[in-house]
Amino acid sequence: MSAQREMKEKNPWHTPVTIIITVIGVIAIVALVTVAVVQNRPLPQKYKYGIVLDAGSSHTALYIYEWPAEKDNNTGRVEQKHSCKVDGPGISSYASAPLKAGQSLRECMQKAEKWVPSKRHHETPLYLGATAGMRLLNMVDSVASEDVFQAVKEALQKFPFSYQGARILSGQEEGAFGWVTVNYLDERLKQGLETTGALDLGGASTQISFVSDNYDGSESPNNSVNFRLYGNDYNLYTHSFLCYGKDQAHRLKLAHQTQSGPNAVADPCSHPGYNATKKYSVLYDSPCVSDRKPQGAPATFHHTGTGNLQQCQEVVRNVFNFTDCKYSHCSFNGVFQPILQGGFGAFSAYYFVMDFLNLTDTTVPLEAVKEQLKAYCATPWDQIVQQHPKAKLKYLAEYCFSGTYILSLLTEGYNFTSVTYSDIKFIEKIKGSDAGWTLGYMLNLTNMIPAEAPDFPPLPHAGYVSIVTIIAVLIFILFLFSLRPLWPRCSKQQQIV
Ligand SMILES: Nc1ccn([C@@H]2O[C@H](COP(=O)(O)OP(=O)(O)O)[C@@H](O)[C@H]2O)c(=O)n1
Ligand SMILES: [Ca+2]
Repeated sequence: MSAQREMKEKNPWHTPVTIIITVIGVIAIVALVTVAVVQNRPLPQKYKYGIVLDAGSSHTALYIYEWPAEKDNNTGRVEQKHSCKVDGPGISSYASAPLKAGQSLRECMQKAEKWVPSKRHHETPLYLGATAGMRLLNMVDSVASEDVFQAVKEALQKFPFSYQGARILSGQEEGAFGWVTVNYLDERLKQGLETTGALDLGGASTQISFVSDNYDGSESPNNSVNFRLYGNDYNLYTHSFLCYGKDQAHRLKLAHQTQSGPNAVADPCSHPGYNATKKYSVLYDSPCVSDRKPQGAPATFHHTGTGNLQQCQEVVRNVFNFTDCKYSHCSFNGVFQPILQGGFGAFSAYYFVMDFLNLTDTTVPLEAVKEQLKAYCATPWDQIVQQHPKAKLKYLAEYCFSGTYILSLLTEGYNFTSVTYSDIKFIEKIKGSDAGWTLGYMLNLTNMIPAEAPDFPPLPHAGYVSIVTIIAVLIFILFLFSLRPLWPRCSKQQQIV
């Protein structure tokens, strides 16, 4: 007992010096690890926002995007957080009452004020981009187009966001930014994967954009857009067909049909039993068709339906010109198009129409799709109205045409075949964000897609903290070893026991 007590008393680890050193060592390790953890802890998640208004020909929609505040330059994912559909028609429809164009945006803008946290308001960029509706208005009446923009600008500047301007996008921009959106959301750009083409069908124009290996941009430089994104170069083919959105294409078709007999149109693209009286002044009130108005046409014409897909396809074919092509390959109207390559995402009206018709599944053979559409077109109008009591008659009357037009545009216009038809996917959203040009437009204007691949931290946070801890413990053990001069006494005493 006494020997044990003596040993305990003489144990060098129990001397005040070693106890103090040990305590200091432990405190140092705790301090080191705490500093490492606190210094490198991810900040509480804060977000930044951006707002884009898509002023389309048929309507305006507002999109709010959100991304983590500390990562806006490279790794943070930008996502659509909210969207708001503006009531009423597109801003180009307010040519004779421009102030109403501004007023129409108010409701969605007030919602945006609530959705974006108020302390972020002043730094949230706000963009408005107008597409084919304003392109057409600008062509026929540039003063009216300016007045609409002035009214829209004044209305938007009343809100506390950072207003960045309202302008008409070129068709090239519209096509290219749609492609950026689709490939950004699919994370194909960041990972350097093969990209997906983008097919956008609007009311007044339609866009096709894709990367093709055998296209270097030299054959038709106007259709070429070059991007360097995340360290990869992309040579994108893009084309926008003005007047080939589904609403203007419908006018082109009707205008063509009224050429032969101006009093009545028996339309194979309308359902049997459909019957309406339409005004010539309304039909020809667009630069897409205004030069075709028949001389001495009456004020109105009777529009009736016969519901025959095959004849509808023939009428629809007439809106395309396949005769002149001065390039190696063309789509239609003498426009160059390289050979199709890869998958395609088809969005906006492509999706809305095909979804309504239950035809979004492209694994269904094209012939079967046509059979289904044939049956739909042949369905009597009163039955169609009965089956869709809530749908607007104006839209309901056009789905047979729209479906036929989409198939014709894809197969005869762009040269998709019954084999490559399944390369197309009809999509509305990707991971919760709408497919469309708005996200790509904002990513571009805020420089949110870097040209070079971002530098990632070599270790994730948890790995970093673990390594710091292990090294600290090792240093401490080494330190204890450095106190070895004290050890032999201890071991000798243990041997004595
Ligand atoms: N729920 C919806 C929304 C839009 N749409 C159609 O989708 C098209 C959208 O075109 P848009 O207003 O973006 O026109 P652009 O300026 O892009 O040519 C219009 O033809 C609308 O009628 C639809 O069919 N169903
Ligand atoms: Ca559009």
